[in-house]
Amino acid sequence: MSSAPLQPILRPHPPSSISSFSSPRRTQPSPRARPCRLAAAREMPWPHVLTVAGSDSGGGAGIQADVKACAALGAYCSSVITAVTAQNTAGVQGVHLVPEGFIRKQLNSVLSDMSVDVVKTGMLPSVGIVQILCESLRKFPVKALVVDPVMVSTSGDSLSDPSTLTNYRDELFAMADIVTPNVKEASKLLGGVSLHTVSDMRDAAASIYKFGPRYVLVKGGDMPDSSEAIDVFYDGKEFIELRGHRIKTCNTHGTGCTLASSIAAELAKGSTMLHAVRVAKNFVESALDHSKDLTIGNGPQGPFDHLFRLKCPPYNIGSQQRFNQDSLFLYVVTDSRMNKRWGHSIEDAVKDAIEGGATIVQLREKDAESREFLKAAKACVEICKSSGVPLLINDRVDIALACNADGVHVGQSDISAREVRELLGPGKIIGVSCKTPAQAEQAWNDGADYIGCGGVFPTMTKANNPTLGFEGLKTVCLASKLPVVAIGGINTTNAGSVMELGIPNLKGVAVVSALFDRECVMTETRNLRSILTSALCSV
Ligand SMILES: Nc1ncnc2c1ncn2[C@@H]1O[C@H](COP(=O)(O)OP(=O)(O)OP(=O)(O)O)[C@@H](O)[C@H]1O
Ligand SMILES: Cc1ncc(CO)c(N)n1
Ligand SMILES: [Mg+2]
Repeated sequence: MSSAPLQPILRPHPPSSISSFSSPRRTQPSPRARPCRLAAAREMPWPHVLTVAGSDSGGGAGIQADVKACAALGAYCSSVITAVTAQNTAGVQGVHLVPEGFIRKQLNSVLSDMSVDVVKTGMLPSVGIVQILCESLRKFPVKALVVDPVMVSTSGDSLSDPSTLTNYRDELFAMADIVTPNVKEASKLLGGVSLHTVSDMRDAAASIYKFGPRYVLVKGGDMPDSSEAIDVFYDGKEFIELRGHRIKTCNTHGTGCTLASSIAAELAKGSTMLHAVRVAKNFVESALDHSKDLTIGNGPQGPFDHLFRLKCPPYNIGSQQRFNQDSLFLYVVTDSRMNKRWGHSIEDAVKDAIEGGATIVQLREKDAESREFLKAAKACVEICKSSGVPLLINDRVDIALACNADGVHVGQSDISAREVRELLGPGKIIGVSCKTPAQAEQAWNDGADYIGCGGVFPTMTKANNPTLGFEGLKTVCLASKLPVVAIGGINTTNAGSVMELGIPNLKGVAVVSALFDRECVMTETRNLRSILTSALCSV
């Protein structure tokens, strides 16, 4: 092992909304500067979470859950292991603490070398470990600290010494950006008060807030049976009840660890706290729903599939990342008639649109022969893959499967999103055109990833398409649990006004003729992209 002196590092952070909750003491640049062979490459803002937690031999909770959750949400995850548990779906059979000196060593190894954005804590089983962590955080400040005060496993086994309670409250909570107790942990932290209702959860959140964290999330996964899983978020002023579907499943082992590390991953990517919590909760809900019928182990509480991979048919493996809503920002839809009019091939049109800044491409070829369409689709898959831009196919699930596209977009008269999901598997992107709140609800229930809503303005591209206007768009967005892309008559003169509506789940605009019924697709796309970016900045 090398014993070279540790070099200090100075790391510029990417601009991010995270500063809205970071404290001055943690935003101070750490007094580190490092020599680096690949300085330019290392400046890339890879989101990085360090988890300080225990290992779960069953693989469902602890460090293992944290690493999988971060991987699923697109953050790098390093790990400092505080304890090794012998654990399975029946409970905890043993706990072996890692010596405190060695925990200090692990913390030093990671924090002195790597650019960690967010530290997430799980099992901190002794007073000494809490103190060592606090010392390390003072020495190596990070952008945010997420504390999941793990004390008891769902099986009822103790995962920390009761004497840590005071340290948690007095030392760690004061440094935390968010603490995420479940109801049992909240009760312990508050001297054993009983929590039975959402109103009790609010009171608990307010009391825990007084220990010093910037935000508190009291998790209601263990609350008595109801159709909803309700968590209470508190920022010191306002309580927000985060309500999700309660998934009927025994596979909930590790939900708490997953939620906290997902929050950490989103913060590392630059989210504000409330947004990070919402994304994390949605992620847990989808993963539980996807893993309802998984059987791993024989005990009462099983793990779930963070990466949505275990049930994938072979043709899906290795093909697709989970859907990133930001890709809806500039959604381009091809049209072969327009391409013909200007003498463009589909491939060239797609290439130019991507060059101009398109963030997702849909091939909508109404009159192409299937064989010709498949050939063009295969070429476009390669073009899109090399630029990291997802490629969707309109209507044609067969073409999407044959060319291994990233997904399919369907209309109200095409086969349903539920059937498309069955055919494509969980890893692909599915979009549905919706004009009403009821259609948006159906798309959500059918397992779609986003909806397209329009026509926002009158359009010649789609005959007999009723115009919804801004009011209709807002109504559908408000009702939709899915992200929305606006479509219909959108061009460089009106796209800004659509984004300036500032509707939170309206993620972008979809355009056809404004780009493809033009001589220079690249220039038009570039113009549109800069208009959208300015509009977004002005909201
Ligand atoms: N059956 C369920 N369906 C949907 N969401 C759930 C379900 N169970 C828990 N959740 C959600 O999972 C998140 C974690 O909460 P939970 O109360 O389960 O944490 P926890 O008890 O610390 O978990 P664990 O200790 O098992 O890791 C919360 O957002 C909660 O609402
Ligand atoms: C190691 C570990 N950390 C956290 C939890 C809580 O789910 C658990 N069961 N095991
Ligand atoms: Mg927990």
